[in-house]
Amino acid sequence: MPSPSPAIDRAHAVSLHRVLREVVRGGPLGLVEGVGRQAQGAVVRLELGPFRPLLVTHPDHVRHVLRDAAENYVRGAAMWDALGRLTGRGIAGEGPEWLASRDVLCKGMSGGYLRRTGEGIAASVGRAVEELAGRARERPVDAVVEMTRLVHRVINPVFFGSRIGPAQCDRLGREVATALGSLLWRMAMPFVPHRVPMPGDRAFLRATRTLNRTLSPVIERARRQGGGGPDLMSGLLRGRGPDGRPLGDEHVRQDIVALFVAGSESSALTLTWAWVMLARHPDVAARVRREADDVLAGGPPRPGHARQLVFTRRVMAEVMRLYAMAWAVPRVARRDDMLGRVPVPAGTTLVLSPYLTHRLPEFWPDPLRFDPARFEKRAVRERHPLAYLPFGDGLHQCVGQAFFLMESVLVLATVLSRYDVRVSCADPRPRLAVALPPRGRVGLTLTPRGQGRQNC
Ligand code: HEM
Repeated sequence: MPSPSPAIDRAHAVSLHRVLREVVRGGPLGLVEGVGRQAQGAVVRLELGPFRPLLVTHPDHVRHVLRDAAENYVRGAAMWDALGRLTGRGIAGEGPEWLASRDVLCKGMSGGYLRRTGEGIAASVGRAVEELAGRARERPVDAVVEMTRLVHRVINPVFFGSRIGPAQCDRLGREVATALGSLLWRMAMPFVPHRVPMPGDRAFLRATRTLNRTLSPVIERARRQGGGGPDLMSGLLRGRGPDGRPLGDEHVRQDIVALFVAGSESSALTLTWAWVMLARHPDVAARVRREADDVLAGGPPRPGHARQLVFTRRVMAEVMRLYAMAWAVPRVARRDDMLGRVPVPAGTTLVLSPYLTHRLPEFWPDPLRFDPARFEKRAVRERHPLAYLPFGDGLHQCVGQAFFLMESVLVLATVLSRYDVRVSCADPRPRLAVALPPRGRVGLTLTPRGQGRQNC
């Protein structure tokens, strides 16, 4: 492994005073961006009272944490502890229980699976786009709401084998979002014991109760019916735990919730940002549309199209560079270690930030410029492999990556091949939450080609 350059070989400390000043000035995202800009890849120690996490952004350090010494850096940081109350200790955890889930889900989302079920996924995209167009024709609809609905239509057969209806899937998504949102305080103040009440606790309990009440009968029914089928719930019902026995209903339920947490909001928000970016770069949008016309040739989306939509894939890659939804990926060090020459004592929380890594000028010249050419083959080959990690890397790398890429390029191509799209955006900056939603409402209007006023 090449050793990190000397400039990043020492830790910068950021005081609580500065943290508060930057939050007041630019909000939480302003703080993250300001700290990242100043550190330029060096490790940063955030002095947050009793909590002193290290912010890790340089690709060499990222490689050390996620690949070379991955067994030393585990989930268990505050965010995971809080999240664990919602998503359990299966796929969102560590150790043998995690591995049992990961085996099932990796098989369930493998290239082979996508080839076998691709026709169904592409058909879901086609139907979801028509449903969207029906609603977005007369007046602008809220892009985040509509992209969430669209994502639910596509994941429902993949997660549940359509055992639940579209409305129920939307309801589940809403409850997951409520539960997740109400954990924010606990995530931000990990040192507060669970017995001390905090804002969000009640909403969290209500949402998890509803989730359990909705999912449990679906799982029980699926188990009684034999759990056949290529969907992820069936896969989990066929899965075996570390003791060789079938995964229990609670494990399956929490994994399904974890899939929603991991795959729903991130996908919907990334698609929303794609529309914002296309509207701001009409030349790029025109090229995506030309490619869609060539590849889809006026017909419905097919799974093979995803591979042929080469430029559209680059556009999505660039959207995910600038808007890396997993903006913070925390880990805890099990044993003492070194990051370059920075000591990492056992028990230290490390926060990796794909959002900041993707903005380091050393690897991304003029980092704020939107430029899909950054993902041409040669540019990718010449770049540090860990300079780009929207889906993480190493043992916990996203299992839904190939699925999302297929889904998202088919969505862009299907919409642009059929409709003129108009995007309005009150405030196009992201806001720091569990993911990165837009601050202002993003409006979306779709009219059949040639009949509307488009800006992408
Ligand atoms: C834009 C879309 C997505 C983004 C940006 C994203 C990002 C990520 C990242 C960064 C991780 C690594 C977390 C870590 O290292 O701790 C991850 C893990 C995961 N993702 Fe995704 N993801 C996306 C979509 C999806 C979808 C659609 C699914 C499901 C079909 C999914 C399922 C998962 C699962 C189950 C894990 C945990 C893997 C493990 O711990 O072994 N993701 N994702």
